Amino acid sequence: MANNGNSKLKIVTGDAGYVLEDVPHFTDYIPDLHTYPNPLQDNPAYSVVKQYFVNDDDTVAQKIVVHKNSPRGTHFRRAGPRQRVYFESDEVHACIVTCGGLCPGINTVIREIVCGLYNMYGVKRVEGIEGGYRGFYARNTIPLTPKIVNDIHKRGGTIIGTSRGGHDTTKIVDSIQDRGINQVYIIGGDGTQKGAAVIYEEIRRRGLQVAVAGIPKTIDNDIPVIDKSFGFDTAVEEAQRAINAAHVEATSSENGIGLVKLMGRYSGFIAMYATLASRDVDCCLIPESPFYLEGAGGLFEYIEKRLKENGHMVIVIAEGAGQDLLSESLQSTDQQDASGNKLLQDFGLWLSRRIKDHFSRRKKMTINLKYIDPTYMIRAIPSIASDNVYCTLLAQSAVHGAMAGYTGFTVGQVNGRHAYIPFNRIIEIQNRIVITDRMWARLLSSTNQPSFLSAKDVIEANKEEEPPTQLLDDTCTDNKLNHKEIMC
Ligand SMILES: Nc1ncnc2c1ncn2[C@@H]1O[C@H](COP(=O)(O)OP(=O)(O)OP(=O)(O)O)[C@@H](O)[C@H]1O
Ligand SMILES: O=P(O)(O)OC[C@H]1O[C@](O)(CO)[C@@H](O)[C@@H]1O
Ligand SMILES: [Mg+2]
Repeated sequence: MANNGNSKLKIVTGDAGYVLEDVPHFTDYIPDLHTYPNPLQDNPAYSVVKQYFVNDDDTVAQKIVVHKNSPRGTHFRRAGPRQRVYFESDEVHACIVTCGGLCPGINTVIREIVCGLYNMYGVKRVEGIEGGYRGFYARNTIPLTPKIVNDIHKRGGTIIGTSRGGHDTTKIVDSIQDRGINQVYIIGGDGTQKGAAVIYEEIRRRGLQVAVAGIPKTIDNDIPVIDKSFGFDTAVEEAQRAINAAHVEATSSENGIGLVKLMGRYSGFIAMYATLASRDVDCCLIPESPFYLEGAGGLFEYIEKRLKENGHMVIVIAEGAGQDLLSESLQSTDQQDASGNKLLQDFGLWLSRRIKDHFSRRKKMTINLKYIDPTYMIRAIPSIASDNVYCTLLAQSAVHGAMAGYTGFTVGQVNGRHAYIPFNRIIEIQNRIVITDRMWARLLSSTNQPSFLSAKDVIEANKEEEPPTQLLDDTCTDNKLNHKEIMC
């Protein structure tokens, strides 16, 4: 096997087209480090079965649908406990920071990092950085113990606070160095993981034995490579309540239309899955699939048809849908949040007005439209049971990785197995729905909505897209498509 020696990309190649996109390790830049037996070897829960420890050569395949002659393809290092670790328990000083928007399950991840460090590795010094990245240099830290975090998984939000903006790499790494912190757990979305990547680079430049581990958090499910993000199932579940309400309202009045806006800035996964789960939805609009309102094959024509057939309809939109239509008719504001993310205009409100205007004023048709915007309600709640288990595994994987000397990685589930993924793979693109994937076809056939696109448009719309990760089980797109950088 050959290592390409690049400090940013650690690519190892093997037989039959095997590629390991590896993560950095302390030994890449610090010579002669001591190692210690993993304390789990003396832990009754782990010590009896040797296989609980991950073999150093274990890797996880990114692509599992293969043909007889397919190359073995890209792999990631398998997550889990190693026989030897690079820290003595009493010398570990860990910190946890949460950045970006809320997501169900953040508190569970915090809890399980703290409990994992204490219970599996005997680590006693864990601190929370208050209020996101800027907390490293502008706020006090919060001591975290198993007792303090015991019940936090039952609450939404993050007990240590979060924020956007305020990423000052030098100040953050100075603070890490000054406080003697040697394990940094960073929970956040694509922006946060970009921030984590530069923190890792600076730590490495200074030659510090400080592990930087990212835990991907994104309600929008817009992080690539991983199967899905924690909290996603919870959000989809909660979205059902809004869709149900919209359906009840719509069916209870003449030509009732229930319009529900769900989160999803650039990726419409929540809207798509909530629609598929509900079966009461007649139309789902997402940022990835362009549509138009007027004329043959447009949304208004479809609404009219549906109202004539059923007397009511439910429309679900992702917040990032239709922004092109909005900017054609409203002045573009170009406002950004503190992290530089474009602030979107309220397409739901705009569409409600346009539908009312079209049917009431122009078509002289009675309609009763109710606009439901449960935006923050789907992300400010505690995670459901399955997400809690997922959060636990992510947190424990991060702890095992840091203790084993890995750094500069994000943990994630890839095809059902937990893996360490290099930051560059996580931050280079956003995960988006590919409308040539069979899952979008399932949605179209479940709602019966028009695709709003010709076959040629579909090919155009997707020719630069990365196939979505395994949330969509059987992608039929070509894995060699170009990556597309989507700027926030
Ligand atoms: N390119 C970048 N380099 C360094 N730091 C960044 C970068 N992009 C974003 N950050 C920092 O990461 C933090 C979170 O970013 P952001 O607000 O975009 O949320 P996010 O992590 O993408 O989560 P969400 O899923 O809510 O969008 C902020 O403190 C921001 O300053
Ligand atoms: O209002 P905030 O907290 O900036 O968050 C809103 C954004 O956060 C997200 O939920 C991503 O975390 C987007 O879907 C949404 O646009
Ligand atoms: Mg983001």
